[in-house]
Amino acid sequence: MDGCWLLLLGALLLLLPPLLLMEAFGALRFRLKIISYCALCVLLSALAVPVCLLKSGGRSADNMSVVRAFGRVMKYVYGMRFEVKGLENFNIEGPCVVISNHQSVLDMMGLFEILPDRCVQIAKKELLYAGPAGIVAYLAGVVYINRKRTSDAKSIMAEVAQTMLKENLKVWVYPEGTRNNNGDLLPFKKGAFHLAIQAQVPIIPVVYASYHTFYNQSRNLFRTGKIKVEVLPRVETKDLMEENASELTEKCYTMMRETFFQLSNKADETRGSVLAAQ
Ligand SMILES: CCCCC/C=C\C/C=C\CCCCCCCC(=O)SCCNC(=O)CCNC(=O)[C@H](O)C(C)(C)COP(=O)(O)OP(=O)(O)OC[C@H]1O[C@@H](n2cnc3c(N)ncnc32)[C@H](O)[C@@H]1OP(=O)(O)O
Ligand SMILES: CCCCCCCC/C=C\CCCCCCCC(=O)OC[C@@H](O)COP(=O)(O)O
Repeated sequence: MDGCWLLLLGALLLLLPPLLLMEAFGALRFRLKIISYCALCVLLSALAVPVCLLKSGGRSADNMSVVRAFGRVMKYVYGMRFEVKGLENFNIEGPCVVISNHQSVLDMMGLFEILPDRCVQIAKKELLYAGPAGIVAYLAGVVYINRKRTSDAKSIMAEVAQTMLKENLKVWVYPEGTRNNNGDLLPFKKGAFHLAIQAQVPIIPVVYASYHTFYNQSRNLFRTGKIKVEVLPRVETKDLMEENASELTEKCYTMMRETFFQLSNKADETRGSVLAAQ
């Protein structure tokens, strides 16, 4: 019997190094893929910078169509396919605030897949220093905010409310305020909703299904995959006032969260349901 245990222990000890190697290899492969993705973003940005400068001579929301064209290359390299519903909801005259969930750096592919014309994003100021990617985003009209200084962010957003009306812009905000790949939406920050109320423009919610079947940082998973996207009907803000911002935030959050669970084939866990089979 002792011999059997010794054999088993020996086998386990023999198996352990290859298993650890496979795990380490998986982590390494995942990291290399993310690094290559960021490097491709930087390379495409470097190529797009001179095109933007030739097109508009400087910073202009018209350059976003150049960034979108270059950015669409990425989905072919990483084998991402999109199934989009409700694209007609973008067909509105004049400015609006687009809000969407934010899962990872891969969102750039989903953004460029459906980005309407003259639509600029609100981004954290740190991205300005991401080399050519920061420069090209600046040239395309991306608005940088300091998330750590609420009062500065608020005054920049107030300026954006004026500019979007003057220059007929759509503004894309990630109301979760950070990347989140936990299979749910984070509570929404209120900036996007104040912005829409201040400018008295509609909100267009966009929901991307969970990436969990093909992308998961904690499992070192980054494969090809299909992403379901839904552009929801506009939410009007006409006649709403600053004191309605929380209510509006809640309304959009509930609507987007329900759509997120539907698109991801998941049940709402807060209602005590279980994950539906994929
Ligand atoms: C060529 C190939 C290219 C390849 C790729 C290369 C380049 C890419 C090029 C282009 C694409 C760029 C894409 C960039 C994506 C970037 C994604 C991000 O960076 S996400 C992170 C940054 N974005 C955000 O944070 C937006 C969401 N956050 C908010 O809206 C926040 O509200 C805030 C304005 C930042 C403030 O933050 P805070 O934590 O303080 O938020 P609260 O919501 O809790 O608000 C506190 C308090 O203030 C009131 N409030 C908020 N905003 C306003 C306002 N505008 N006016 C008045 N009052 C406001 C709010 O109501 C709260 O008060 P109360 O609790 O009393 O209600
Ligand atoms: C010449 C110097 C070159 C420096 C190169 C730096 C490396 C650049 C790395 C990546 C460039 C690609 C940037 C693509 C834009 C990604 C948008 C994004 O997903 O940002 C995350 C942000 O929303 C939220 O950040 P947090 O989740 O709060 O954290």
